[in-house]
Amino acid sequence: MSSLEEPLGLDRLPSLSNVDLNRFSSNACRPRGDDLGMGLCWIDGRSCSTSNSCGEDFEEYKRKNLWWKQKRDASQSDISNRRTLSLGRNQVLNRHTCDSFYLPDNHYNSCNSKSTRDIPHKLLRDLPKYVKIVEVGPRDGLQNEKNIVPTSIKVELIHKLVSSGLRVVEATSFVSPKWVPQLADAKDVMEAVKNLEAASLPVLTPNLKGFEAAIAAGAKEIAVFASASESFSKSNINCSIEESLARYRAVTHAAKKLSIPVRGYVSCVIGCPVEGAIPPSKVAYVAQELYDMGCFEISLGDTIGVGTPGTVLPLLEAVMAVVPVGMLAVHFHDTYGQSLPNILVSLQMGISTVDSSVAGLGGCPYAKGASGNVATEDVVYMLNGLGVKTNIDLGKLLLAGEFISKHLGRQTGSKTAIALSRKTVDASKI
Ligand SMILES: CC(C)(COP(=O)([O-])OP(=O)([O-])OC[C@H]1O[C@@H](n2cnc3c(N)ncnc32)[C@H](O)[C@@H]1OP(=O)([O-])[O-])[C@@H](O)C(=O)NCCC(=O)NCCSC(=O)C[C@@](C)(O)CC(=O)[O-]
Repeated sequence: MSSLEEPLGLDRLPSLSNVDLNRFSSNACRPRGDDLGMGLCWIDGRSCSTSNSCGEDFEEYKRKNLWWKQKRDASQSDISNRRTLSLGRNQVLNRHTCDSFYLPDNHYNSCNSKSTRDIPHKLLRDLPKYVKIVEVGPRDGLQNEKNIVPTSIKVELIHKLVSSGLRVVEATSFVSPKWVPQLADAKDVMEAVKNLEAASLPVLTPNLKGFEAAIAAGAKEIAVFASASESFSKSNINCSIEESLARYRAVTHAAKKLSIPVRGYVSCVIGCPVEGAIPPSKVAYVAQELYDMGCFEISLGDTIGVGTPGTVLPLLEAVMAVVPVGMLAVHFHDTYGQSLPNILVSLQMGISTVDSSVAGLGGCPYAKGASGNVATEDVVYMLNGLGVKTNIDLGKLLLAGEFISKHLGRQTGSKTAIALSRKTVDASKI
């Protein structure tokens, strides 16, 4: 059994006790000459303000989040404030999480727990009122499909997703067609959707060549994708982490000149198919580099879907120590069926942007065995149940999922879609 066939448990996490707070300075996890800074230190610990906990809808959310520069100063001082909080495995981790969830030893934390009557209140009180869903189906969902999906089907899928209310739909990638043949029609897809005003349609660009092609095709938002695993970086984009960051600095620099917002991905944030468990400090390092180069949002990708709430929690603590929580997104693949609990714990930590893929499509061509992203339908169903707004019409979303699943000739990967299609349960009565 490989190390990734069992969940990465708390016993394999770094101890949160006896944490040296001096290591929390912004340079604390900067690379050291001898190992690129990857692995010599753990960052455990602090969070910053949540931007999305006050009920704003997407427009308000966008206004507050997109032009990240304005937020940066305030967020930085919030980060600094939180540095002073004390930490320990059985202690409260920070103010935000203080009364929101159980700590690893299954005891209530001591902030304000009176009795078990308070549990739902405690667990759900700090959830954001609105969650932005970044639909990655047309890109992450389709990139791994062996049979080439016609451009017209991709375009229709994007239209259906946008008409369901999704305001961010990742449309395609401007990568080498030799590496990802499925997305060789990126230019044609963008030509066909570039006038869709209702949503942002970001595209992946691995280098300046991809960036220039994306802009020429009409892209108005892009994403760069680095990895926290050296091996995955090599197999995915054929360069080291540091080389990829240098490329992305060039891309973000060019994007800034054109006022093109850049999203940053970090892959393998929990585990890598080759290297096994990835320390949160490595992820925090790459996330901070992307943040420093100007990415407006950093999406943390559990590329092979091995995370559990037990590993997601320390990961978020580490990254939130260096990047404001309002600029973070989570991106879970559902290999072990852990995505929804992982998303829930992320929301409880203050995250309010979630990536997902309609019908649970997906998988990375360079991460064998990894299954698709969490299904957007399942995320929306859960968020509806929690009373968290998404402004997405679940019925229309289900139709989009049905459309692409029919085209691919396979059953949807969404449990919600399966349950509602069988009509065994009338969800509206729950
Ligand atoms: C990065 C490269 C291009 C390096 O690929 P390379 O082979 O090292 O590049 P190169 O610079 O040596 O060039 C080789 C050929 O590629 C061409 N080329 C070079 N760049 C481009 C470009 N942008 N678009 C089109 N063509 C390009 C270039 O022009 C040349 O063409 P040739 O002269 O041989 O005809 C390649 O490795 C690549 O395209 N990789 C992309 C792989 C990919 O898309 N993987 C899936 C992404 S999913 C992911 O990363 C995880 C994520 C984001 O979903 C989050 C998660 O799930 O965790």
